[in-house]
Amino acid sequence: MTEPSTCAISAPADACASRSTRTEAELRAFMARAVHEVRETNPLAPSITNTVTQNFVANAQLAVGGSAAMVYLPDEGECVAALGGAVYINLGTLLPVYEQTVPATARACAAAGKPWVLDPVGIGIGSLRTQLIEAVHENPPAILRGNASEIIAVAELWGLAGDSSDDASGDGPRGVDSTDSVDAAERAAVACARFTGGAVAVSGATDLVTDGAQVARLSGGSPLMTCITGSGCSLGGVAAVYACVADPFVAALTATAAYNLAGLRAAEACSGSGSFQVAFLDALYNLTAEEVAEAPLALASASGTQAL
Ligand SMILES: Nc1ncnc2c1ncn2[C@@H]1O[C@H](COP(=O)(O)OP(=O)(O)OP(=O)(O)O)[C@@H](O)[C@H]1O
Ligand SMILES: Cc1ncsc1CCO
Ligand SMILES: [Mg+2]
Repeated sequence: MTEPSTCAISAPADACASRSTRTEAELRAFMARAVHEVRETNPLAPSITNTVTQNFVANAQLAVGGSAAMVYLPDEGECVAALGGAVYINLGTLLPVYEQTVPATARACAAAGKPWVLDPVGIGIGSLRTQLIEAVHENPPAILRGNASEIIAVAELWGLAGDSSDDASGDGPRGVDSTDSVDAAERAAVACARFTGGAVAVSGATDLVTDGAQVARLSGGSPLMTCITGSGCSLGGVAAVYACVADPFVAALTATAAYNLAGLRAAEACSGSGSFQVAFLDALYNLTAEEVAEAPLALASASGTQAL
């Protein structure tokens, strides 16, 4: 990674030392660096994503300085795994061809050493989503991003839940929405992160991001984010953009912090959910690296979290 020339906060030399525990100040410095580096290098983070929010995902990726390309077919997924810095896979609306596309793309990412981000939207609806999440167990995502019920359901499918499902409502997601609190998903999130070796981001009123060793809680955002579709989907796409330049934990933290700030600002500037969506893209576009690095974030050790 190149040192961003205009960054006021200096980051430690080894930006990829993701497994070691880092201080809050170090993580914040890496977050600032990620925001700068994306704006300077315009990295490509291609997506296989749902037809409901595809346009919003691409616009959010562009707003933070990334580049977008949406594909559907197996050989396209393999091709963009080689071309892009990271790939985003969102299971929101499936087509039969995804039975081949999703495992082929995850395999290609693993072979190329590229990170990929999974949003298991709508897990539990039909059988193909379940089949695909089980299939990618062998080439897992660097970042797993979803709402609380989706993360709990993935931990269960991957056989990682232990007694973590004791905290869950037991209802699973309601369509694409959560029926569980973010806190109820903490043990599932830590277990998934320890299994993947990457990061897990759980969204909600207060977000939780973990790499299995540390757990960060990030506040901000707005309830209006639940009144538009795709705030979660686009958060995954933006996490993939940051994963092009930063390790999974830093990338997930950066995207989550940016969303919380942009959500707060957009809520102040809008007159309802329609103008909120436009104001949100404006706010994402105008965020500075220093603002993202100073976003509300509380860091704790995951050692007390009995994940397995
Ligand atoms: N009550 C809330 N207050 C503030 N921010 C919120 C609230 N609920 C969600 N958010 C924010 O909205 C974004 C999306 O989170 P959410 O949990 O709604 O995702 P999701 O259910 O996957 O969304 P979707 O599937 O519709 O894209 C995150 O940035 C999160 O911080
Ligand atoms: C509403 C909806 N349905 C399938 S995907 C999606 C976008 C939000 O997850
Ligand atoms: Mg979602």
